[in-house]
Amino acid sequence: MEPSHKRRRIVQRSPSPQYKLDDEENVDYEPYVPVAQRRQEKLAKLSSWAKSLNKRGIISTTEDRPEELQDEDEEEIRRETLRKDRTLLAEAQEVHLKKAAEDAMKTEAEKQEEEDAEILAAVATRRKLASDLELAKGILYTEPLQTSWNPPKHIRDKTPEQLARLREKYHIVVEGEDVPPPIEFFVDMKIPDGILQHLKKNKIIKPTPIQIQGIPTAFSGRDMIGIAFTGSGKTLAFCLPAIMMALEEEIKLPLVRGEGPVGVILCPSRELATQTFENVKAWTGALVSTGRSPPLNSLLCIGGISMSEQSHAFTTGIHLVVATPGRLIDMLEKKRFTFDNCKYLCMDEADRMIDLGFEEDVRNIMSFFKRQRQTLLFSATMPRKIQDFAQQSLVKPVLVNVGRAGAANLDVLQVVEYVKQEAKMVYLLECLQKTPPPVIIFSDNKNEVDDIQEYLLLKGVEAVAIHGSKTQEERQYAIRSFKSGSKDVMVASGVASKGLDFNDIQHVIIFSMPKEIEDYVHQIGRTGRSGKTGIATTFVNMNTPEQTLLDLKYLLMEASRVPAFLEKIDDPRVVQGNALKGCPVCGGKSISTPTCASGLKQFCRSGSRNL
Ligand SMILES: Nc1ncnc2c1ncn2[C@@H]1O[C@H](COP(=O)(O)OP(=O)(O)OP(=O)(O)O)[C@@H](O)[C@H]1O
Repeated sequence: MEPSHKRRRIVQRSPSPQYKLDDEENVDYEPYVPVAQRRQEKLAKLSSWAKSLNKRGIISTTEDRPEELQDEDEEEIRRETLRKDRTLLAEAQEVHLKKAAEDAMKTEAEKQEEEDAEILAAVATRRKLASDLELAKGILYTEPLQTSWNPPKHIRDKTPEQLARLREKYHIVVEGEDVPPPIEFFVDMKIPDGILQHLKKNKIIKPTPIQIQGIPTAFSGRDMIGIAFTGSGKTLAFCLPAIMMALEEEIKLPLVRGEGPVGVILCPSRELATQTFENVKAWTGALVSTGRSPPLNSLLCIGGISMSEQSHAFTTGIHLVVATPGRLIDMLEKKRFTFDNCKYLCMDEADRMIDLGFEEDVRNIMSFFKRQRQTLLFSATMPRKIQDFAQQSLVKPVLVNVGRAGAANLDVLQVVEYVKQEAKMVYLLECLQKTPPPVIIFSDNKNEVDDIQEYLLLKGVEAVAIHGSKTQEERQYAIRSFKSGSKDVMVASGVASKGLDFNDIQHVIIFSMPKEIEDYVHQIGRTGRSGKTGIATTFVNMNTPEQTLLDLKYLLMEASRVPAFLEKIDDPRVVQGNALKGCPVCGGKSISTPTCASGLKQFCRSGSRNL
């Protein structure tokens, strides 16, 4: 019998335009940094610049601005021109300048209040995440996407009580209508043999909890929000369904040059996209190696690499694209490929993707879809406000939660130490002795990352560094040499290394505590992965904002290891009887019953949902 994938085409797909591979358009890209963060960095620069002008009594004009800021403005103008009117931008810049100067005069509390008010206003005015076409035409999908997958009979025959017991056994909490059953073994998930063998070779034998519930949910075509702690195998849970969908499409009707992709996986950084792409390549390769599956073609779509390097990917149809938002939008705008036949969209680290600043990019990407898609959002942390917003935008979504959203991985021993600013470097050397390599050191400040690397090199420690201002080659070299074990220490900024999966990291040192507790959870999550244990040492001192220390204290309480100096920090929001003052959503009840959905840290102890 003729293999099914060679069957002749009977249906026409709408063709994508011919791909252009001219190098002219393959400009180098700046690393993708979320809009919210760019805005914050810019405001910080503007504010210190405004302060210095104020001190010197100089009146601000655009020409006076530091070169660095002028460059940033040019970049911003370029981006904005693509989207909006120039005049609006000029006005916006004036407002930014004014706001920055005003901000410099405000107290922390005033700033926090304003930030929270902004969040509330933004949440209130949000539109659903849907393409403009869908919004304009009022298109509303009410039923999940249909797939041909269904669970084996012995799983379908399980009673609701049996399924509930299974979920309980693995600490899986689900929400949603007709939630597909959890499946305890890969073979029962009907995963093709080639992939099963490949997983086995890599010691992936039994699914993790997020895979037990997440894979059947995604295989069933359901929209999903998947929350599970760092290092718990989310990548397989969202790549496998994309591969299966692409395989199904290819078998039904082989893709030809100019067609595809069928599925897209969005990642917040180039490095994470590269890592996910490598996994996709390995799994699709394993599929083909059996000789029973057609080849599936995937494309990595990130800034910093020339598309001509991947010209081979354009010679046939493209089944899967793994991308960062900036480059993806660019490729779609240039019509290198289209989403005319795209049915699967997954966002890794989704909370960041649809965070306030990212929303516009995501909406922009959504607007390229021409048909109903299956949408999946995965992350280790998911503030409630983002969850609620995302849920509205999905079709009968299933929420799969393993452990509390935003909780730290308990396989990581968290140690928080008070280290004076000037003593940090010296203490770092001592701290490195705690475990054998490999070790990752985090700082969110690029200059500090460089300083730490320089210091360690001087002291004879084999260290590499990675942050957003390094070239793509430098970043790839750092990751390669650290992954291969030729370098012992990697000094990294949180943004550049989010979600990266390194082998057996023994120790994570957080040199400067990030402001957001979610970033802390992601950073310590580079160790203690796939069931192994690890240590995370965090330096704090009087420069660490009190709110951040409080968030840290509450997080450590879950792991029941709060150092004495953190115990002493009182929560100013707690008044008699464990109540919180003033939260507009929970009215202050969330300390004793941690269920506040506001996501407003000024009032409530965590922006994340507690289940
Ligand atoms: N079922 C499994 N059994 C054993 N190891 C697994 C299993 N699934 C995945 N792994 C391994 O666990 C490691 C972490 O997986 P992965 O990177 O997908 O975690 P993650 O949940 O995406 O983490 P993060 O939130 O930090 O991105 C990888 O090395 C992966 O190969």
